[in-house]
Amino acid sequence: MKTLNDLGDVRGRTVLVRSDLNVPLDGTRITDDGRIRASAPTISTLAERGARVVVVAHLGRPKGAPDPKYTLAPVAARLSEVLGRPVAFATDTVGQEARAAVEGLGEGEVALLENLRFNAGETSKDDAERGAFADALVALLGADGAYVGDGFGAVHRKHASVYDVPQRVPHVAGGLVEAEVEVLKRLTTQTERPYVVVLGGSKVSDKLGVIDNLLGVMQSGDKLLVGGGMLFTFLKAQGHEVGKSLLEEDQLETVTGYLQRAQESGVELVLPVDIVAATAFAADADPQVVPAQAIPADRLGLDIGPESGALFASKLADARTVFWNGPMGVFEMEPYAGGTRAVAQALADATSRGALTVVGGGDSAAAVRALGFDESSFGHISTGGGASLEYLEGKTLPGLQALEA
Ligand SMILES: Nc1ncnc2c1ncn2[C@@H]1O[C@H](COP(=O)(O)OP(=O)(O)O)[C@@H](O)[C@H]1O
Ligand SMILES: O=C(OP(=O)(O)O)[C@H](O)COP(=O)(O)O
Repeated sequence: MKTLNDLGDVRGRTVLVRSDLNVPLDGTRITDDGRIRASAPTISTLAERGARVVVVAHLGRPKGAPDPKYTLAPVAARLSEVLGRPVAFATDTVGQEARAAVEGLGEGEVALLENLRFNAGETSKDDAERGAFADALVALLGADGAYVGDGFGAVHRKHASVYDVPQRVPHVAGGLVEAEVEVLKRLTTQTERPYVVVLGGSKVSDKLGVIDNLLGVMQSGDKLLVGGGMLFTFLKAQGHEVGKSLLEEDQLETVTGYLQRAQESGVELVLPVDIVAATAFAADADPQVVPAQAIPADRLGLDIGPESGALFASKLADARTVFWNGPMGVFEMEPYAGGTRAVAQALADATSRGALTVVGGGDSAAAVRALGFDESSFGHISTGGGASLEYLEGKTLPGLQALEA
């Protein structure tokens, strides 16, 4: 993979930087700016070298049309503070506003364009539709334009800005992608055992799919701890009542297969034994600890319980390599933060024993910081959850493939 220095002299050239600025928001307030801080060095380097820097990124999952809830405007303001230089914000992505913002850039100046996913072409499964949107992005750059792929958290997406644009212009990997890949390479090629993977979060359908391949690359004696939103599909597959918890009804058979495959391959698949269940998705909805096998029909599980936290910690006690993606519960609300805190503490303990620990994912990284853990408590905090997982699965990641070509 070529990197920033391979771009040569960028002074006066328009460089499109694909960053992952998908930060958690409370209304318009950014609750964790980790991805902005992680993206800043590449943008600064290019600006210092005199490039005209055009940053593109997504926020949330809007449906291919503008949605004020997902505007990148607050991100532009924070990016400017982090960079310590002005950031011109364009209120569209490839329209008149974007063209004007790019034309207005002098050497060493930075613009951020509006959310890529306000355009249906960005995420389209149709090659031609995605290609047309990629062409529109490339048209912003002029003849000597270049592309820097630095949005590690999105490299697993076959999206126009990730996969199609680099096929059309000179392209290199940014410093963040370079650094992330280096750590994950170490995790996969020099895996000291015991090796434990902890999965949680809310992107349940994405992550259930991951388990399939993960079981293929994990070895006998490795452990897979399952918390977060996906655990209920496992409990249900085992025949337990899960009340109103998150459930992928159509994945029950698949998950039954995972349980069986884990058993056959000797990978220990560990599920929670107790759950913090509430009457509604709210902090004050009477949270109670209930057995994992008996979640009341009128309640939903919002965290793993204290016994499960201790169980997971015990499974991590002798780990030499740990990868964790996805909070154990709805950590944003204190009554449901205990499971995530317990796992974070177990990883921190493993780090101090000399294990290689990696936390991946926008929300997982935000969670450990929100719960007061120092970044040095972990070997590496990755900006990508799904991206890291797919890398660990041994999959070809479209965004890396395009950068390597
Ligand atoms: N039991 C649960 N029910 C609903 N949401 C959950 C549950 N457990 C965790 N979550 C939510 O998962 C979200 C993070 O999931 P995800 O985006 O998959 O993680 P990451 O960004 O680290 O990859 C958090 O906002 C958290 O509130
Ligand atoms: O937040 C992200 O991924 P993650 O939650 O797996 O870390 C990335 O920005 C990708 O977003 P997406 O999962 O909506 O494509």
